Amino acid sequence: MRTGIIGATGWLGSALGAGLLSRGISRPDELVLLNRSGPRPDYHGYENVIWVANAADLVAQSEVVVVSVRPEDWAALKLKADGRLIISFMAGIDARTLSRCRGRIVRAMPNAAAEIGASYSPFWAAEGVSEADRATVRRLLSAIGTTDELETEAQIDLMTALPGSGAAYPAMMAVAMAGFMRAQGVSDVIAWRAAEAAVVGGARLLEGRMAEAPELLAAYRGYRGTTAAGIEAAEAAGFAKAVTVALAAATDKARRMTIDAGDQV
Ligand SMILES: NC(=O)C1=CN([C@@H]2O[C@H](COP(=O)(O)OP(=O)(O)OC[C@H]3O[C@@H](n4cnc5c(N)ncnc54)[C@H](OP(=O)(O)O)[C@@H]3O)[C@@H](O)[C@H]2O)C=CC1
Ligand SMILES: O=C(O)[C@@H]1CCC=N1
Repeated sequence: MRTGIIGATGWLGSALGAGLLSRGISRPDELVLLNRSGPRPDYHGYENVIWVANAADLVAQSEVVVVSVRPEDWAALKLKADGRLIISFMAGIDARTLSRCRGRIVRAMPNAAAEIGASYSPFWAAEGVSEADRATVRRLLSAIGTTDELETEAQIDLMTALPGSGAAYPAMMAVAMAGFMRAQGVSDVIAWRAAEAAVVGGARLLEGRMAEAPELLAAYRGYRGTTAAGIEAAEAAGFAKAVTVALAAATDKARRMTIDAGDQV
């Protein structure tokens, strides 16, 4: 099956292309690639992928079209994709807007961990998407990690805010943590290592059992020691509130983006 990727050299499009090739989900001659800056002589170590010059060529040669351009670049694409399965990675561009390309619409929300095959990429399928299409979506998304089907399109905006944010909030935590260490006179190298221990090493303990986070916190609190003192101070300073406000702002931005992207009804 030929899969077209519009935005094949971008952060997500490139990760998808790499995953499809390295996991053997697509052969190189089954990948039809489009970007703005033109063909690359080497695409993740493969030469015989198919580069096209415009969206019409890509649609003509693809059964499935993945749209992975930034939302503000969607309108200029003027995509026409009659009868094709369209998988949009774009934040904020809703199915009503996407459906003007006349394809069967799926919206998926991967994250930057696609780069290491660890994206959680939930998807939502609009009317007219068949069971066979859903199987195709699952197979393609398996190239970059795991997926679930969502019940409503509105949940895509929520997924944009949370898993879509990828490493953003861990990075914020790391910057604040390392900043504290440096302010106390710890060297840069050790400060970043200390932050990595907490953000990455600590998070690994929860991998695959995130629903146990409340119990883990209770265990730390139970010590009535240093971490409990830190947890209480963070809560008093509005830690949970800051996270909630951040996710609400990101969700709200996603809801407003179709208009921001210049889509005039
Ligand atoms: N990055 C992330 O963590 C996440 C991103 N998303 C969504 O995924 C989409 C892609 O994001 P991301 O990969 O970060 O973006 P990038 O800016 O990294 O990549 C955009 C890609 O689109 C190409 N492009 C832009 N305009 C056109 C055009 N008119 N025709 C053909 N190709 C074009 C660019 O080409 P060129 O390289 O030649 O400039 C580039 O390959 C966005 O809509 C975003 O909302 C969703 C979840 C997470
Ligand atoms: O920040 C953004 O707009 C994109 C979409 C979700 C994650 N990154």
